Amino acid sequence: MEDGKPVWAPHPTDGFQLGTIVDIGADSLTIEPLKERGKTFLAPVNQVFPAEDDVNKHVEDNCSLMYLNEATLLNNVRVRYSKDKIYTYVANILIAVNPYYDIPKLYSLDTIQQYQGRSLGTLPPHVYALADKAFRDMKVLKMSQSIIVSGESGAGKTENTKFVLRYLTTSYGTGQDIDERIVEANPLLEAFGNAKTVRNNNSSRFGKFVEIHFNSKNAVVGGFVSHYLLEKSRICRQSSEERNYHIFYRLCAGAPEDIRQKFHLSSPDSFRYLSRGCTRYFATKDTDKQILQNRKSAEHLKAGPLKDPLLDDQGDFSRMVVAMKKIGLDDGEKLDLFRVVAGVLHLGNIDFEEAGSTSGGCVIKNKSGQALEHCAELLGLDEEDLRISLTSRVMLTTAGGAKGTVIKVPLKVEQANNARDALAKAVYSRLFDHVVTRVNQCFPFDSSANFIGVLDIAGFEYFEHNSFEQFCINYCNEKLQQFFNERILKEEQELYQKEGLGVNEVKYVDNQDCIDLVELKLVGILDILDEENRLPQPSDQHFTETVHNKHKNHFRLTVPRKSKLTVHRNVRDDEGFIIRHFAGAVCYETNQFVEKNNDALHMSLESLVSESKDRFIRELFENSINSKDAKQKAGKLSFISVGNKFKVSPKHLCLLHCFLFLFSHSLSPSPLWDLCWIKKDG
Ligand SMILES: Nc1ncnc2c1ncn2[C@@H]1O[C@H](COP(=O)(O)OP(=O)(O)OP(=O)(O)O)[C@@H](O)[C@H]1O
Repeated sequence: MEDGKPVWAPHPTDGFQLGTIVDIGADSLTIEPLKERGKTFLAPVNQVFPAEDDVNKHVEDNCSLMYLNEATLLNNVRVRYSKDKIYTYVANILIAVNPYYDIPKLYSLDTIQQYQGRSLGTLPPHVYALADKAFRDMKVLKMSQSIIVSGESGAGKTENTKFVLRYLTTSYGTGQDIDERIVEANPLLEAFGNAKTVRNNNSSRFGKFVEIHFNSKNAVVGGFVSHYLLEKSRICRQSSEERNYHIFYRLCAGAPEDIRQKFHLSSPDSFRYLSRGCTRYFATKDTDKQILQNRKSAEHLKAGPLKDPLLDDQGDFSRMVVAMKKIGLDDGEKLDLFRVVAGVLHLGNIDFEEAGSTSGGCVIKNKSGQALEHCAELLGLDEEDLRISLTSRVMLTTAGGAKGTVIKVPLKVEQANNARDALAKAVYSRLFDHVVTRVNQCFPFDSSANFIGVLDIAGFEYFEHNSFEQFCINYCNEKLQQFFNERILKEEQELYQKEGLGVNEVKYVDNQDCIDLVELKLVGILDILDEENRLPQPSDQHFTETVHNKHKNHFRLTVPRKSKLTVHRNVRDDEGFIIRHFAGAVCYETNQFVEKNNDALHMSLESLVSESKDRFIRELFENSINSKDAKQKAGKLSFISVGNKFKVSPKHLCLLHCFLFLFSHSLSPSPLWDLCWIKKDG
C-alpha cells in the first residue's frame, strides 16, 4: 500500500469504506475516510486492503482485478450489481447477487440461445454460461458433472437452480414433453416443501440434488430428484411471521368448493397447525378479491394479503393442478394428496385434557370430537382406534416372566400432544417422500450415458433466535463449505505445488474443528443430544450443560453471555450455546432441542396408520411396521434421532464427479451478520 493512495478500511455497516492511511502503528493503521475528511479512526493492519485506481470500474472476472482482496471483490460485485449485472466470475466460480426484481431479458429464450456452445468468458457472466460449460465438459470428458449452489437463505439458490434446469432442457432437450415435465415438477415440489420464512417467502425447507440425464448423443432423456431432510418441525409449529408449507394455504384459498366441503376445509386460523404462524395468503389486489371471505383468517381480513411478485396462493393452486396433470398425475392421485394434507390439519385440532381418573392418563376433549371424526375419515382410520392410539401406548414387555406381554400405557396430556404431532410429522413427511417419488416417475429413462446434477440445500441461517432447525441446516452448510475448501482450495494448491508453480500459499480457515464439534462420536453435540434423548428424563438444560462441560475452551464454542448482542447475553449458560461457523457466529437457544431431535412415532400409532382402510395411506407407511427398527421400538420405545440423519446426508456429496461452484449471496448487509461475524484470524 502506497502513501496517499486510497485503501479499503472496515466500515460498521457497509463492510468497507475508502480512506487514506495517515499514520502507521505497530499493528494498527490510522485511517482518514475519504467521505469524512478530518475525522480519523484506527483499523487493524490485516483488515486494510489496497484499492483499485478507479473504484467505479468493474470487471467480469474478479481475477482480472489489479488487487484481489475481500474489499475489491465486494466493491466489484457491488458496482456491477448497481448496473443490473448480477453475475460475476471468480474464474470457474460464479457469484450471483439476488436482485429481487425481474431484470428484463436476463433469462429470455434469446439469451438462452446466445449462450449455447459458447466458452466461459466469451459472453457476460451468466448462470447459463455455467450450465453450458457443465454440458460441454460432460460431452468432451464423457463424465457426469455437478453444480453446487451455495449461499444463505434467500440468496437465490433455488431460482438459479431452476434457470440451470430450464437452460439445459431448452437447449439440449429433444423437444418432447419430458423437458417440460422436468421443469413442471418444480411447482409441485415447492408447494409441499417450501414455506414462507422471515428471510424468504419461498424458502426451500429441504435439500435436493436434481440430475438431468443425457443419452450417448448428449440429448436429455430424463431426470431424477434426490431429496433429503424436510424440516418436519414446521408441520406442527411456525414462528409468528412464518408459515407452514405452501400447500396448506393454497388448498384453503384455492380448492374448488366441492373439495373444500369434502375435506372440511376453512380459513387457516381455524387450524392449530397454521394459526400460531402467519395466516395471511399471498395475493395481489385482484386475486385477493377472488378469495371468498370465509376462507380468510381474521389476520388476513385485517392486514390484507402478503405480497410477492412470484407467489399467489389461489393462482398457485390452479397452476399446481395444471402442473400435476402435465406430469401425469390423474384426478384420483391429486385428491389423495389433498385429502392427506387436510387430514393432517384436522389431526392438529385434536386436544387433550386430564382424564380425572387414577390412571393419570388423558382423554380427547369433547370439543375436538369433530376434528377426530374428520381426521379419521380423511386418513381412513377407525375413529375409536385413533382415539385410543392417541391417548395410550402399546408396549411389549421385554424382560421378566411375562416377556412379550402386551400392555397398554395411558398417556399424559403432554405425551398425547407429542404423539399427535409425531403422527402429523410422519404422515406429512411420508406424503412429501411420495410426491418426490411420483415426480421421479414422470421423467423416467431406461438408461443414460451421463448426467448433470445440481445440488441445492437449504442455505446458512442466522436469526436473532435460532433453534434446532438452524443448527441442522448450518451443520450441513459447514460440510458443504468443507467440501468446497477441499476441492477448490486444497486440491488446487496441491496441484500448483506438484507442477512447481511458485504461487504463494493461500491461507483459508479449515472448518474441520467445527464439524468435529458437531459430529464426533460420543463427544460431538449430535451424540450428546442423542444420549440425552435416551435418558429416562431428558432435559434441554442438562444437554446444554453437558455440551459446555465437554467442550470447555473449544475455539468454536462459547456461552451466550459472551455474545456481542444483548439479546443473546440474556440467554443463560444452560439455555444455549454459540457456535463460530465458517460464515459467522450463531447463538442457538436449546429449548426444545431434545423434543425436536426425536422422530419416533409410537408403535400403536404406527400400526394404526399402516393398517389404514385407505390404500393410499397404507402405501405411504408400507414397510415401516415390519422393519426391525419398528419391532425394536415396540419393546424399548422409543427414539429416532433427527440430528443424526443430517450427519448421513451430506454423503451425497461424494456423488459429485466434478463441479462448478455457484455462489449466490445477498449483498444486503444485515446488522446481525456484522455483529456476529468472526474474523478469519479469530
Ligand atoms: N435472479 C433472480 N431474479 C429475480 N429475483 C430473484 C432472483 N433470484 C432470486 N430472486 C428472488 O429471491 C427470492 C428468494 O430466492 P430463492 O428462493 O432462490 O432463495 P434460496 O437461496 O433458494 O433460499 P432458501 O435457502 O431459503 O431456499 C425468490 O423467491 C425471488 O423472489
